[in-house]
Amino acid sequence: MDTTTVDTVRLNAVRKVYGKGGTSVMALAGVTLGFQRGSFTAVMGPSGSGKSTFLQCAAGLDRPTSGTVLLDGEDLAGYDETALTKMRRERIGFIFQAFNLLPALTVMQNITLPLKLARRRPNPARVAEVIDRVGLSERTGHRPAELSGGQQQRVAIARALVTGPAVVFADEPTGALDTRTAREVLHLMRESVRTLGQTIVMVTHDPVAASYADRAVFLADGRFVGDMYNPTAEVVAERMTRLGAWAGETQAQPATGGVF
Ligand SMILES: Nc1ncnc2c1ncn2[C@@H]1O[C@H](COP(=O)(O)OP(=O)(O)OP(=O)(O)O)[C@@H](O)[C@H]1O
Repeated sequence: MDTTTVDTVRLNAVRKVYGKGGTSVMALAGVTLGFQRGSFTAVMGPSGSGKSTFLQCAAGLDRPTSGTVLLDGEDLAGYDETALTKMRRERIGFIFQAFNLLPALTVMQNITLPLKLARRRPNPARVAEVIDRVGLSERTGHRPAELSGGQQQRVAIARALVTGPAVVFADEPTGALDTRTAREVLHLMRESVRTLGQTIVMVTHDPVAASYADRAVFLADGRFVGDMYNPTAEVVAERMTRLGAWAGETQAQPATGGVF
């Protein structure tokens, strides 16, 4: 298949209903969205709009109630659980808010773990390049507890990139970091898109984080309600405000005046 013309990730009319009967919740109400190779997309929306559910379905961690999810043009519905696990290990990278590193393993062992799980022999040059790219060459023997939060997230980024995945899904990757460290992490993600052609889909609440992406897509009540290219923090914040994202919140208002 000619993958240059196919979205790396595509959702067609994806619905996800949790539960049954009167207590059921429609978390996604028919989302159709595509993500091109080498693009960096921020997925945004108010709390409860379906962002996490979207990510779970797009990454093959959960199955839609109806609709299709395609990775490089291949329908994930055709995969059984074993094939899905294999697909995630080999073709998807994950970055989480809480880093999710294994505390007993060194930086090097954490970074190369996905290769081990996929039974792939690490390519030393590729591993060294990824470690160098995230600025951790001096720290490969350390354990996560000996690193700062920003350094731990950089380990997680290297771990996500090391297999050369089709797509990296990031879930609030800067949620646990201070402003300056968050900026460094976002810059690193941006660079991996620019220099490696990595495709990244990032769920975030933060308009400043979204401003590092090429495109912001907005969800509300489980629906795709619009997108914007080359988003700025101000315009994203305004859009989020119109979607009612910060209604009732006292401290989560983004400080868009202090854009990095
Ligand atoms: N496992 C589940 N069982 C039942 N309902 C669920 C489940 N997971 C999510 N939901 C519901 O689905 C809707 C969408 O939730 P989701 O977590 O995807 O939203 P979100 O945009 O990621 O929210 P937040 O920004 O607060 O993390 C919400 O109404 C939520 O309560």
